[in-house]
Amino acid sequence: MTMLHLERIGHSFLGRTVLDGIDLEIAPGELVALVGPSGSGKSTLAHIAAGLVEPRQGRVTRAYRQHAVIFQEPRLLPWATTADNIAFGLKRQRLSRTERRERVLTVAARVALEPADLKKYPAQLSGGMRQRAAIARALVAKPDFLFFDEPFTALDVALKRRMQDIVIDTVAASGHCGLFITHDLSEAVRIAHRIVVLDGNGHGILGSRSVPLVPGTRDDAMVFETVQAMLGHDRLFAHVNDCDERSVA
Ligand SMILES: Nc1ncnc2c1ncn2[C@@H]1O[C@H](COP(=O)(O)OP(=O)(O)OP(=O)(O)O)[C@@H](O)[C@H]1O
Repeated sequence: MTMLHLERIGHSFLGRTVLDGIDLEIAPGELVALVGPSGSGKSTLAHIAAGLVEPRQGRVTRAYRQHAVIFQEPRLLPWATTADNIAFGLKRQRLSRTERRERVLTVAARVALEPADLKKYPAQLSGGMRQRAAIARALVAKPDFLFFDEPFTALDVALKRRMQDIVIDTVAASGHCGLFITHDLSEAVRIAHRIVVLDGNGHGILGSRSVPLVPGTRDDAMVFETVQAMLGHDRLFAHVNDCDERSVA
């Protein structure tokens, strides 16, 4: 069974091909990390998969019930409290005020936000707390598929790890699926079941590698050695750290 199926996806911007002939399947319970050179179209592919962008070619088939997208910027409403921002994820659900409050409190605890934080406005939160609030807003509606578009790029190393642990706990351990865009191979090795590599010249997916062990059981030494082996000996990863010079000012 496939929860997300991308078939022959193609896309271009202003006549320039960004994606061509992309095929990707994500199985139940699978968290897939998508890596590739800067400007290779990772975000565009995630946005197409999530229905935010209509592809020029190809077909997207979704077998899951509901998805949520977590972006690099938390995108919280500045005039609403943290609790109201999280509850925004429930706007399409008919719930009593009590149910709504309980759902917000439960999901806030999962991302380690204190009840006192819920009364604060986004400007009163740290960058990490804002990103946790954004994750809580995504999780509160109980999606069974999560899209992550480089969500932790702007965070410092310690905070990034905490966020990755939340992803592992909430996605991998709960049996849901996800597509996680990142340009950080260590992050991909730490959290994903499988890493898919996108070509930098619009030639589709170069290949994929299953990551040994289960997310949440990999220690730092294993992550480090796996990344070194990928970058040093596996040609699939030869260009993942390249940069598209057209996107550099
Ligand atoms: N709305 C848009 N209009 C025109 N060009 C765009 C648009 N969105 C993306 N592009 C271009 O498409 C290419 C792929 O962009 P995309 O953001 O998908 O790549 P990416 O792999 O996620 O990059 P990065 O790792 O740097 O975030 C880039 O050259 C980018 O400039």
